[in-house]
Amino acid sequence: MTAGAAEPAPPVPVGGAGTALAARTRGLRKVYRGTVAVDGVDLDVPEGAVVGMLGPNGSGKTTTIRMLLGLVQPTAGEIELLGAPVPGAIDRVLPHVGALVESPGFHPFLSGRENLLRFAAAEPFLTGRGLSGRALDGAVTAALERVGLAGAARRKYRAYSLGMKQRLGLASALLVPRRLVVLDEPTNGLDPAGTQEIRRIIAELHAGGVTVLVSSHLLAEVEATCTHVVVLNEGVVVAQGALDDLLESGSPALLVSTADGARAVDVLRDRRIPARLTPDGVRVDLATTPSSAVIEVLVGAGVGVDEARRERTGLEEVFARLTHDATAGTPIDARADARADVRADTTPDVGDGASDTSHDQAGDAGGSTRDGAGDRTGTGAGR
Ligand SMILES: Nc1ncnc2c1ncn2[C@@H]1O[C@H](COP(=O)(O)OP(=O)(O)OP(=O)(O)O)[C@@H](O)[C@H]1O
Repeated sequence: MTAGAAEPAPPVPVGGAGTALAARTRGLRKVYRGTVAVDGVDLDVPEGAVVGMLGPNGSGKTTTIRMLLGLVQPTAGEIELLGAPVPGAIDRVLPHVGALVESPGFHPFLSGRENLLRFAAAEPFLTGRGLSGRALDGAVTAALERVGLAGAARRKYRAYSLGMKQRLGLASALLVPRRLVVLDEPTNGLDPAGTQEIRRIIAELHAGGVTVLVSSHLLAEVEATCTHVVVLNEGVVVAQGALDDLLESGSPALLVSTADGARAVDVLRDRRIPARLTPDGVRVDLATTPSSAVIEVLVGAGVGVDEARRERTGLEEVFARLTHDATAGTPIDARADARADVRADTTPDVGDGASDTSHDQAGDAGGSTRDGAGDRTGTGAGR
């Protein structure tokens, strides 16, 4: 597999220099005939970040992603992609956005290569430069190699496994250089090697300055690949921000390295600060005392402190806390007010459902195949 196209990134289409967010939503809401799928989502996807979108089944990840891409019409709210309003400027923005989403797009009786050639022929980045058929073929070959599908390129799409379909969708998303790549559960149907490849491709995109928004159920993958996370629960953002901040916010404990651990514990306990000796150092409970006060107490008592750092919690634990009890803890970018209102509004919005575009309805049909054929495709001008 190759490292991918070495083409320069396309020019900034919209929004101009200094746009700090590759995607931004405010008050984004979607109601499907009485079901509140997404409720007041304020999403910030920083440029150049790899943002993992997490949430239990039915928490609104796919609906949010589909609204970002202009595939589902929001009931309310604002969306900006690459600094431009969506859906208003969607035609200008989409060529710079690669996406892997559920949507029927590939022809079952054409091969993977032929399908990709159809997509390539509709990419303004390729056709706008007057590239020859041979050059289009080269772009397709590179994309197929990049996702590990070169060996099966001439097989009919209908004979592809779910994982191969997934790879072809990814190839179409990466046919040309993108500024933003949106991947909805890209490891769905992939074996462990395929999952590793997705990890590598995301790392490559990140190294190239591309912003990536990826939804996933695989917390270990998100922890390994993402710089930022957004956690959805019942259609509401319950945490959003840098991954490191989220992991540190998950545990109200300080780990203190000191040569005199036993004495440190005694000093802290004398001050009614819960502390215990562990193999990693002295673990101090910060539930009632800020870390600065802990250090002050220790230093004041003459205990030498070599290092003090917030204990990190695994993403799995943080995720469970945020999504099982959405009112517990203090998530970064806390939205306790919004969480309290989750599902409070069960009244369908005026025009709900009926206001959806035909594209939306097509997407809904695609959604029903989630566990079936798994037809997915990349976006770009080829849609
Ligand atoms: N086309 C639709 N018509 C009616 N309800 C829908 C439609 N699409 C999604 N929903 C509902 O909206 C809610 C959010 O669904 P969504 O698919 O966005 O969640 P998700 O977080 O992507 O779930 P999963 O992890 O299972 O993929 C769910 O209650 C779902 O049943």
